[in-house]
Amino acid sequence: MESSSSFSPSSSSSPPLIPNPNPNLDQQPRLTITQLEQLKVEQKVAEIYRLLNGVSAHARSLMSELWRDKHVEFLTRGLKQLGPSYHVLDANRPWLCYWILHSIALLGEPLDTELENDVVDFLSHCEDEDGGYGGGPGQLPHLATTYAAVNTLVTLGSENALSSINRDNLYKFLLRMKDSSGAFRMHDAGEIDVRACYTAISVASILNILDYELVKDVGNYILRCQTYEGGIAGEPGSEAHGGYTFCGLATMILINEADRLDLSSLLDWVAFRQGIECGFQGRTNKLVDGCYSFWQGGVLALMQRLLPIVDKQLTSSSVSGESSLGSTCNSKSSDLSGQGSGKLSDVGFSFIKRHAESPPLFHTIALQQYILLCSQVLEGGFKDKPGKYRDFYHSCYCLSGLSVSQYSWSKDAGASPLPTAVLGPYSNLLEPVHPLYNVVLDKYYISHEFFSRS
Ligand SMILES: CC(C)=CCC/C(C)=C/CC/C(C)=C/COP(=O)(O)OP(=O)(O)O
Ligand SMILES: [Zn+2]
Repeated sequence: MESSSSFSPSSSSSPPLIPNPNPNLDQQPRLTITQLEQLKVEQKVAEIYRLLNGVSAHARSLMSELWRDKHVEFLTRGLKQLGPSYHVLDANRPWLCYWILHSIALLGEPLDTELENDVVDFLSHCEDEDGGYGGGPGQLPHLATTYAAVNTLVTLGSENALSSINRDNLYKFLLRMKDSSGAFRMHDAGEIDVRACYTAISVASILNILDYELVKDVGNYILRCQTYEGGIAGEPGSEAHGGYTFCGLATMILINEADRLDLSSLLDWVAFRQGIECGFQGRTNKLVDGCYSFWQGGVLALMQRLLPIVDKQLTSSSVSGESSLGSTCNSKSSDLSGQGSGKLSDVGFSFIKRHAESPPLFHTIALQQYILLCSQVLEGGFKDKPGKYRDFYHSCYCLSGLSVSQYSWSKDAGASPLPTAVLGPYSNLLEPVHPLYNVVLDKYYISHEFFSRS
């Protein structure tokens, strides 16, 4: 197992623990403005590396502390400031609610009942009378803000929050967003992409309204988005990207068709996205960014439970010399519904009950190091990388990625990890998430119970 005093993906016993990411900084040829900007960021990261290599293990452990109180303060202030701006024209507010409230839930911080009721009330004003949620009261319903609103209400988890969702209308909205190709549109007459497929299927699954009419042919669309690199693009013919790879893989799992993807090339692609800086990049030849800690780290957490399917794919292609990918039939060992019955609404629940079949598929301590030392802002909040400003989006996805990496050694989802799996003091440990929906696991179980009743 990794040691929490090890700071390099390829660490050995003695210093320097981390190689200089760019030893030739002084000998660069003439650079463009963009390259100069990138260089400045890389120099900052290199500075942190130099700093880390020069300090004791004890000092490193202090530097790796999660500044919980500061984060809670930053997030709660943000949530309260949303209040007066509820009347301002802005299409992002359900997202802000989700990013902030999910972060607070990950930190294990309870929410004041008055604030919670304000959020439920606000989101019910965003709910369209024909189903789905818009970015604000009176705005067109949109799949992205519908996903954000539903995940927010699941995260709140009260009877008031969960019963505020009109599932019949939401189902009609989802059917209206379904295109004849099988994929989904983000909104009426809107763009079709893998995000739309994921947000529609995730919402339907968590609310227990997923059926074959919603699922029909969506897998065919996602298969067309897997690229020659192995990752998944936003639409057919585009470049593989971590955000879309998460959306595409999670969708395929939720519809019980993950075995149709080329999982070993997907695994190869995502494993190589963890850079020498210890964080993940979103796509080949781009800079690392804290938010990919979840998009790419989440993919690898999902893959830990899919390894038997990878083995099966590799065995069948080496035995027959032909690939069995792309078929629609799910044999028993690839069935994720847990019953061999292919019952769609069970997949999210039974998937998380599966054992992780291997140790983590990425360097979890290195990722925690990037998040805590390069993305964490000591005054509260998280950012993409040194040199950038904090924001709620990066706070949400850095904390989600931190949680995923802390629990990646746990065979059973949510089981307390050993101290060696957690970088810094054990009090850094966050709440575990359900990686298919990115909601806190306990909140998921409450909503699963609630929506299974009806
Ligand atoms: C559920 C949901 C709505 C998911 C969204 C998933 C997601 C993050 C998609 C990524 C979109 C994208 C191509 C960003 C590239 O930005 P960039 O070029 O600024 O960044 P890069 O250089 O890191 O690629
Ligand atoms: Zn980012």
